[in-house]
Amino acid sequence: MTPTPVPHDKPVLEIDALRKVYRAGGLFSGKQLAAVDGVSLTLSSQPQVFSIVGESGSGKTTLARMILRLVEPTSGEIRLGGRPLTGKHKDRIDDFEFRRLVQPIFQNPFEAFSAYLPLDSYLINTARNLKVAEKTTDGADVVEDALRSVGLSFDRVRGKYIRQFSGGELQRISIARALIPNPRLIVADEPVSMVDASLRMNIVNLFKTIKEEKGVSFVYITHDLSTAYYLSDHVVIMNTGRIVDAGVPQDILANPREAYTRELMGAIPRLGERWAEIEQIKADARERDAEPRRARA
Ligand SMILES: Nc1ncnc2c1ncn2[C@@H]1O[C@H](COP(=O)(O)OP(=O)(O)OP(=O)(O)O)[C@@H](O)[C@H]1O
Repeated sequence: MTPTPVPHDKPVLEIDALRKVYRAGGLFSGKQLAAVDGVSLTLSSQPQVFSIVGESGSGKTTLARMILRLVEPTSGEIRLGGRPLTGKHKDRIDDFEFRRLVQPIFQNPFEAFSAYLPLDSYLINTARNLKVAEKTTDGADVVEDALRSVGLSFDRVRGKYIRQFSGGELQRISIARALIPNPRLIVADEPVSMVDASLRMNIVNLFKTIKEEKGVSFVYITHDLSTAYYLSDHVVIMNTGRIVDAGVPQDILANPREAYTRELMGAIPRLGERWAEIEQIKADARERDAEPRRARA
């Protein structure tokens, strides 16, 4: 596969004074709303999970959509590996490069695929369109590798349509789709909020594994401070379009600067319940890993 054209010593993502202003109220109201209001942040070159946490309406999705180039910023800059994503700069990353470097995962996995195309064809088309298939193959090997990374086989998807999968399985397939170009960054907007509660931690754990094994960084957008706490290397808290708190999760929880963060932490007692669930999943995974070794011994 062609190496990604972004230098590995530069920050994966830099955002400077980013703003998005929408017209609020009716067509002639003249009122404006800053959905994102002067956000700056940096993801270093080190693979990491960077969470953006906030209540509904805090501006998380608008920020994610600007990173994904789905929404044009009103002002400010976004750079990927030191190169501009926005504006009219000469060295602006073009759309094709962008799709190889940055991949999205959305809330509703059923909207991520065509309902009329078997999933294997969809995934192979993705590999071909992104020109990541080796010259000698049709892309099936790249797709197989991506599916393996999320614990699925090619046979599981061959000839099947989205209606034949559960939401959790389909979300794993959309993670596999995102992995096809071997991206530097995945932007995941509320990726587990529509997934069955019992499967959420599996998906969250997948992000950790992918970060560690493939060196991919994640921007993880969520209203749920507890999964962000568990998963992240760095957390920012957003309120009314601004970053109001930032740091490593342990510091934010131990020493929240803002009353707003403390409010969000109201959800954290649930973390106590979740730890048992998280520990059980880890123990099950350890046991599964140990099985074949025992069998071989
Ligand atoms: N296209 C738009 N036109 C006008 N206002 C918008 C538009 N998109 C978002 N907004 C407003 O911008 C603010 C931030 O919305 P955004 O969806 O980014 O927040 P959020 O934190 O992701 O919330 P949610 O979790 O509910 O999606 C909200 O007040 C929203 O109503």
